[in-house]
Amino acid sequence: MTHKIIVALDFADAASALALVERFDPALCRLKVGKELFTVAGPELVRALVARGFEVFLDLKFHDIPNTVAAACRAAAGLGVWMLNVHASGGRRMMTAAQQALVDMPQRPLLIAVTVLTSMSAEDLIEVGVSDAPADQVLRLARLSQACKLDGVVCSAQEAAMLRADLGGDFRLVTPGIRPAGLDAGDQRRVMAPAEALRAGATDLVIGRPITTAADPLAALRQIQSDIQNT
Ligand SMILES: O=C(O)c1cc(=O)[nH]c(=O)n1[C@@H]1O[C@H](COP(=O)(O)O)[C@@H](O)[C@H]1O
Repeated sequence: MTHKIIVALDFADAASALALVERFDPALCRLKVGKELFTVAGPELVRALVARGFEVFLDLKFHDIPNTVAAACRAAAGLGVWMLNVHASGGRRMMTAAQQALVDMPQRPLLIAVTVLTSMSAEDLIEVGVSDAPADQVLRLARLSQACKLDGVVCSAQEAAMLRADLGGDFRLVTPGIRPAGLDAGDQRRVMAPAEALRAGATDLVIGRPITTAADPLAALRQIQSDIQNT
């Protein structure tokens, strides 16, 4: 079965995002709208993508006091998105408030929590006061997210096998920082190749620049999917 990659639409305006989406099919991939595109194009674009039949991951990484995050999650769910996220470092009360805000919704989106950003290295963590290794901090925050009844976490694929073993089978492991062999990691620090990430236990791959900046984004998406199937 073709793996439905989540394509990160990190574009500066709606027109550029839609020009790419025109060529994609909801049967082929899911779409992620993040901070840049949402800031410029807002809920209208999200609704337009949902109306075209795409499952949309609204990646706004909410991180605020529990009441504010709960209300933001309800607002996001009202757009008809498939999945949304918060920062696990917002803590137990914040994540529980978010989960509770969504629990009774008729078409409840999946709620996941970002553990440690894939752009962060051990050195970056030390600078913000976390002396544990990235994997240990990811495990701590993933356990807390599961205890708060979230559907899964965002982590790097480098932590996927550890989390799968610790947290069991039906917890979603959403992994950005995916780089096909030979491609530039850019600002990412904890990276892995697509097929390897799925073998390690990732359930969803988030891929941006390797697809969106390719000369032919659809061909790049199909190539990654065929590499996954043939590896
Ligand atoms: O929550 C995310 O999606 C996310 C979490 C994380 O830890 N790292 C991370 O890269 N992301 C997002 O995943 C996408 C990765 O894009 P590329 O590095 O271009 O493949 C970007 O849109 C990031 O905002």
